[in-house]
Amino acid sequence: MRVKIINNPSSGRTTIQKSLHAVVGKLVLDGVFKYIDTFNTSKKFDATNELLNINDGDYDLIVAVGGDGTLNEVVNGVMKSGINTPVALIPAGTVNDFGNFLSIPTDVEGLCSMIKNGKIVDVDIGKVNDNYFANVAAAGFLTDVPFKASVDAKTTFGKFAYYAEAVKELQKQIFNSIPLEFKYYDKTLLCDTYLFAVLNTSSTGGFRSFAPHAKINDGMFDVCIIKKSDIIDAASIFLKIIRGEHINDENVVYFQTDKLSVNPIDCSDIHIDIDGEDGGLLPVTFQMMPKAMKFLVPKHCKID
Ligand SMILES: Nc1ncnc2c1ncn2[C@@H]1O[C@H](COP(=O)(O)OP(=O)(O)OP(=O)(O)O)[C@@H](O)[C@H]1O
Repeated sequence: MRVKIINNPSSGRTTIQKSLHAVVGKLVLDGVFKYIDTFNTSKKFDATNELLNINDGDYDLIVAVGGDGTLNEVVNGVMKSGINTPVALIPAGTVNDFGNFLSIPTDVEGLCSMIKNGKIVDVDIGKVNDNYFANVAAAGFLTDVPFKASVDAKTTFGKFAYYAEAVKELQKQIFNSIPLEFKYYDKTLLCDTYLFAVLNTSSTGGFRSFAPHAKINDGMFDVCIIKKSDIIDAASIFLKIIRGEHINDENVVYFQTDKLSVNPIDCSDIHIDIDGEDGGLLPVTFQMMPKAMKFLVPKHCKID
């Protein structure tokens, strides 16, 4: 197997990166990896730019080592270069929503077994304006925490860096809502919005049931809008999110669509978070790209 490894040496607490040589060494000794080309990222967009130079047939597998942000860059590289090469994710990030959703192991044995005996599945990829995402795009209450927490803080404190940033932002954002227009098919919704998320998997920010009906290969986004409500109702919604019960709440709108546009009404400078990174400002247009990429996942992963 000819392999391109894209490694973000700074993602997460850098623990998995330290075992990367063990994974690669074992796969070389087992005769699985015959040719390896490793690229270490040093800044934003490095992973995407590196993949823009490769063609179909250059490699049998792209291995992405990093968190959701690194995966996002790899997804953009693959989609923009138009290649069909499968991607294996080694989840080395702080939260790893996408890796958790695909049941990707984080230990040496599990990763070697996935690469040797795993299966390749076709997964949907979201398009947002001219870029792509694997997992989630979101805006509103605390959705900027992932990209406000510094790389150094995440490396040192892991998930606690996010909690610390969330506590800092909480007081500033607690009563903030954004008037937004959501358009899909022939429907228009006007919502005073605490937050909205457009998901390809069920998981965001470590909440595994944020979009409990999401499937990664159904050609649909799951959209969850949390509307402005009084503080007691809002707190109860956030508690329900932990159990995936928020979608039946009267202040939550939940639907599936393959196209969506989100426009701010009388407000500006609303940033959107895309796979944990700053994705620029609203307005945005979403388009689902059904089964647009191939991923290598463990045999036991419940996706076919
Ligand atoms: N060598 C590097 N040093 C610092 N930042 C880097 C480096 N290489 C890439 N980056 C940037 O790191 C960010 C992505 O980090 P990534 O998402 O992989 O890890 P994380 O933020 O710890 O994990 P998660 O997204 O799961 O919370 C991107 O903005 C990327 O461009």
